[in-house]
Amino acid sequence: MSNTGYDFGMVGLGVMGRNLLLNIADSGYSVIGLDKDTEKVASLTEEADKDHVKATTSAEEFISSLKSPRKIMMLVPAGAPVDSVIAELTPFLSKGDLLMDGGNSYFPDTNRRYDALTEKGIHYMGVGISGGEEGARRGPSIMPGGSAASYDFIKPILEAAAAKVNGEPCVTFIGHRSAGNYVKMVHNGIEYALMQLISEAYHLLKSGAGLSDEELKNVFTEWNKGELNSFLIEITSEIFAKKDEDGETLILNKILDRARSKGTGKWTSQNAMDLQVPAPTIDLAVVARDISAIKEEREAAGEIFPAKEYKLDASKEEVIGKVENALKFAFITAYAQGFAMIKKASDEYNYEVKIAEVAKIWRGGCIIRAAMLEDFRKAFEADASLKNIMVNDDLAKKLNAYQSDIRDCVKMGVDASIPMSATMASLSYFDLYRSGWLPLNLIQAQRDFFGAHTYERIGEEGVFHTIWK
Ligand SMILES: NC(=O)C1=CN([C@@H]2O[C@H](COP(=O)(O)OP(=O)(O)OC[C@H]3O[C@@H](n4cnc5c(N)ncnc54)[C@H](OP(=O)(O)O)[C@@H]3O)[C@@H](O)[C@H]2O)C=CC1
Ligand SMILES: O=C(CO)[C@H](O)[C@H](O)COP(=O)(O)O
Repeated sequence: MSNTGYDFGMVGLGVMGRNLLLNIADSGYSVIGLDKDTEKVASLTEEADKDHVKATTSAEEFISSLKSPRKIMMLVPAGAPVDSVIAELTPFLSKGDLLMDGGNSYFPDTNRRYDALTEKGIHYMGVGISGGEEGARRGPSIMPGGSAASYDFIKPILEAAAAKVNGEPCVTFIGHRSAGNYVKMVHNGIEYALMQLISEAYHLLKSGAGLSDEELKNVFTEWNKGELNSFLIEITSEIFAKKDEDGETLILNKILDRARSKGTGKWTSQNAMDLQVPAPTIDLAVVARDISAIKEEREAAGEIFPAKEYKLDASKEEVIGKVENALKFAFITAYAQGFAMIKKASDEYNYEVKIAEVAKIWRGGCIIRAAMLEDFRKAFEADASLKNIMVNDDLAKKLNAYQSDIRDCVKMGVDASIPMSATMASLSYFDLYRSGWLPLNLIQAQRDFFGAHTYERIGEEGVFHTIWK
């Protein structure tokens, strides 16, 4: 075992890898990066302090330059590139080395890789990282999963690199095997939901209430000073101020309304269905991106079904106040869906996630950081068995206070032909969840009618079947 060499190695020197490596180097660790791209290698070598930051295109040099046991992270695109890096490095790795995947890998892939490498005596971790380029450089939220022993081995480096809230690092051991990638996937599902909710608020304010770009900027800036304080509201206010090179047109108004995605939102929705945990706001956020992609079809349909002219029967100030409360309500429901998924997944997949810790490390560094995460942390801290944050006393008071405004916003959207799909889904989720009685007795009767699927009766033991005709 050698004590000389670099403390930490990064494979993939793109947006995330390069910045996280420099962040780790800032804390005094010696680091080495590996990338196939000679330009990326040259640019890192140029920028960094040569004494303790190095980059190479040679896997052999990379491996032999690291202190043993080695600590390596991959930040390459999810999917085949991760398997390819693992295949390339594994022959050179020794028992006790740690290999981490910091990308947005699909959690079943992480389980497969974890099992294969654990069998070889190599520690493997799926480490969710959020914060984008700036977060990676200055302090992201980090969600490591794998084994507690592996985490202890890398903890000082991850704690040094992570964002800090009240002096506490936004990193914790999330849970076993693929727990880190799972929680990051749900983080992204919530990210999709919040972004879609904000976009719908923008649509209602712009097309319904007629707010100018300047007014939109001011509204979002004000919102960010209150309960909605969050990274996504903050960047939205900045987007409403960013002019193109001509100094006149907002860049936003030049961007095509066709949203792309890399898959984490879809995986969240798919897994929610698998676990039978309702996540309709996330589902509708995915649906909205998918529908946005078929722009030509939308334009053709718009000719057949033109939106009717409609003037909202409320002042701008009134609409702004209602939309703000609708967003607060819908944000809570979006996080509620994500947390409910993590709780169920933790049981189902034996992750042993400490849910209050997840809320805690999402308070800083990540894309979904928001002031209200402290409320969620407190709710789970007070009661780790809490099934849904919506029924926590303090959050229930807020939902009760805002529910008439979200209903009004949905009505305004319906009247003005403005699609408020994720907002509606949030309200429906709430209404379904708070309904002690739902009309699904009728579905049971129909199932039994056409398929003899049987049904249960109120206050009676057993299952029943009726000859309906
Ligand atoms: N960008 C973001 O905001 C965030 C991204 N992520 C996740 O982090 C991961 C990395 O993303 P990001 O940094 O944006 O991606 P980039 O495409 O910017 O960087 C990936 C880098 O990996 C390199 N690479 C690919 N295959 C190999 C290989 N076999 N060996 C060595 N290097 C390789 C690429 O080189 P080359 O270009 O030459 O192929 C590139 O430099 C992804 O899983 C992403 O989803 C997570 C959080 C935020
Ligand atoms: O992980 C992230 C932030 O936390 C990425 O920015 C995310 O990959 C963006 O996803 P998509 O491209 O699907 O919108």
